[in-house]
Amino acid sequence: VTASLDTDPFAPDVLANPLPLQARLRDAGPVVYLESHGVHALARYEHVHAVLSDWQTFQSAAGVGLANFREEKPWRPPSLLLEADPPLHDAPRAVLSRVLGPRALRGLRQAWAEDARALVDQVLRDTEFDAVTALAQAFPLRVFPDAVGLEEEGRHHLLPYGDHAFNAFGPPNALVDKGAPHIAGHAEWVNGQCTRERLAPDGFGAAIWAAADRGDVTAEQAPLIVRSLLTAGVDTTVHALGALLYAFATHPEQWRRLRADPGLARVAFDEAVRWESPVQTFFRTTTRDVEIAGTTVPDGGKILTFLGAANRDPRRWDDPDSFDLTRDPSAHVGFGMGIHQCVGQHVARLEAESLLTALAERVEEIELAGAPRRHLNNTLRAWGSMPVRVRTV
Ligand code: HEM
Ligand SMILES: CC(C)Cc1ccc(C(=O)O)cc1
Repeated sequence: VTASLDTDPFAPDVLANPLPLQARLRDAGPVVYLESHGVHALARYEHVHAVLSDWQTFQSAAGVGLANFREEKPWRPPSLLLEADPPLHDAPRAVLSRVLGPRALRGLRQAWAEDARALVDQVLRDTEFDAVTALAQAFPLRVFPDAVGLEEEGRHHLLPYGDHAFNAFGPPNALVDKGAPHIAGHAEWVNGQCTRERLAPDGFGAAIWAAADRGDVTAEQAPLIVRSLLTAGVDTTVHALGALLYAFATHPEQWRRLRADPGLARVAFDEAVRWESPVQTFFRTTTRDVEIAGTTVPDGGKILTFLGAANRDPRRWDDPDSFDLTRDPSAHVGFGMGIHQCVGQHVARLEAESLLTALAERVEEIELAGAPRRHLNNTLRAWGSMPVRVRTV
């Protein structure tokens, strides 16, 4: 018999601290029926990994949120990557893999390192500041819109647009209601920025349009592929950087380790993504009646994968709740797994490495200077503010 729980994983108190529910889900069984939304939850690493690796049985084209696109209209035209299965998914994915790949980013490394140093020098004029606004938000918003080729005017639409998109993967609750009145204005700017004429000639956006000129994708697909960058590329890195700074502000011994070996910056980012999992959950939809570990999920059933729970599963990780730079976090599912695994992860890693290296050069110690405040979102684990105090060299 399948375990079941009546807890709503998208309730505010659970979003504020999901760890107890994650432990209950992992221990209740490999598959847990959630009565609150009529979906099946997977919280153990083994099964989350297996489901995300099997795109034929667990599809994305019916949406990766609670809404089932077979039954209801999406709030916006579906993504050609996130909400598409092969073969439709293949060409857009191949284009973004190249545009956002490690080779393409080599040209940005120097500029982002210098920009991170300039930001850190400016912020460190104070010994106390809000690490969320001054660093976690400020750095991505300084480098990413320029890398995409966006206009200066209107960039304030990016964070609220993404915040609503991530809320919209959850149930139609108060968080979705909060963003609904403003989303049309944000979407108008975002959609306008995806057209060829409003993109700078030398960014990720222009490279996507160049792929359309070559016939790798169609001209109709190009703006939607640019939209993917604007939806997925800002809030995720902002909150991942928030998680990284929170991890170090609460683990002074790990900060000392990083100072002693700045080469640990990249593994520190993946360990923070594992430990906090800025993207906590998303769904798949079954394409047939399928048995998972003894439970049969009917065709068209929604499967809720708990990435955050899988990334702290004691069946997979030693001492999972500890933030530890000596472990190898590379198998974490914080960027997903399989054919949809994050195509922007190299961009995210370069942003994190740039900022963290600049901080490690100048900050001797970092600690919380007051209680951090959570920013609640149906999908994202995020800090709204994080007062810190630093001692600099
Ligand atoms: C730390 C920051 C980030 C995290 C935690 C993150 C997380 C994820 C996850 C979990 C997925 C898989 C979704 C699924 O399987 O349904 C994904 C996919 C994706 N991400 Fe990221 N992401 C991050 C940064 C970025 C950035 C910076 C970009 C763009 C520059 C980006 C673009 C995308 C796109 C386009 C997809 C869809 C890929 C596909 O379906 O083939 N992400 N991301
Ligand atoms: C964790 C994922 C749900 C993040 C994400 C959001 C949106 C898109 C898109 O293609 O619009 C892609 C990836």
